[in-house]
Amino acid sequence: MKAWLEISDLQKKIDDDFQLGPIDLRIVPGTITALVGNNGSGKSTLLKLIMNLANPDVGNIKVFGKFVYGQDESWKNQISYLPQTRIGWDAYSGNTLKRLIAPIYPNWDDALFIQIVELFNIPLNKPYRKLSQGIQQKLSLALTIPRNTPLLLLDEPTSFMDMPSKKQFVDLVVDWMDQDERAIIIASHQAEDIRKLSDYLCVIQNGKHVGTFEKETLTEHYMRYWIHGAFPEQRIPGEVTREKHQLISNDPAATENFLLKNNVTWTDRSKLDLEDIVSHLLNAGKEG
Ligand SMILES: Nc1ncnc2c1ncn2[C@@H]1O[C@H](COP(=O)(O)OP(=O)(O)OP(=O)(O)O)[C@@H](O)[C@H]1O
Repeated sequence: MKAWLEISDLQKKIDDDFQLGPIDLRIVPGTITALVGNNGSGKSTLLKLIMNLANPDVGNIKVFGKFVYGQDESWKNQISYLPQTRIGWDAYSGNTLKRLIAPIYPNWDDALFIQIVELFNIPLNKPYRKLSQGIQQKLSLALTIPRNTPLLLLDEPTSFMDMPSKKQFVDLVVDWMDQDERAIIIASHQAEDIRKLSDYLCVIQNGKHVGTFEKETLTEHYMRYWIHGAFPEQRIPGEVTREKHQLISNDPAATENFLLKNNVTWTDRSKLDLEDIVSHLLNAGKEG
């Protein structure tokens, strides 16, 4: 399938102590990709590079077939970006911001804007700076999602929201994805966003791209075993970690085959939560 966004060999050094990439990533229609990583791993930097708000040292980014740093900036009509902080919005009310933003986007959906405002009970007459951080995020979403661009980049959109609002956000995004051919990249630390929304996880550890994984494949492949008796001394195929009587494997078929051959039994086994899987991937990224 043709990719809407193609990132190849992307690298960016910041100061002397941070190196992002190399990153290769393809975003195809109909998918949600979660950028997952530790604080300072480079998720926001990657989104800024896609938006041509920072320059890479090496590598290429193409949005709808166009290099983002080229003369032709028409790709910007096809992509909406919700940054972590809004610069220049402080003095303006939601009403004013909407009047400024809506005309720029030919597919602006005013009914959706009103729906989000009512859903989150957002006051539209107060200056942005006077809103709480959670309400600022809600207004920012209300001014971003209705742009109805095919590609949507969200940088930590719900970090300050209360629990019920986070759930409403998930439903909102699911509905929005259902309505047309669209794709989202979302940088998030929220387990719920990642578990419920993502099709793919692009995992970054301190700037290093650990890998991009299909969520379903990850949840199918990680298994925890409670081993009966002693562990064999050698590494078990698929072994990720071992601790007391627990073994975590990312290749259950190979693990079970080995255990059976070596007369090692297990009393129980269970799939891992996505949060635990991400922790293991990030730990592996640290060591690798
Ligand atoms: N404006 C800036 N000036 C200098 N260094 C920066 C700037 N923005 C980011 N960095 C550095 O770039 C690296 C990656 O930061 P980035 O904000 O992309 O990480 P992140 O994964 O989005 O983090 P978080 O999860 O905490 O939001 C960090 O080492 C950070 O210190």
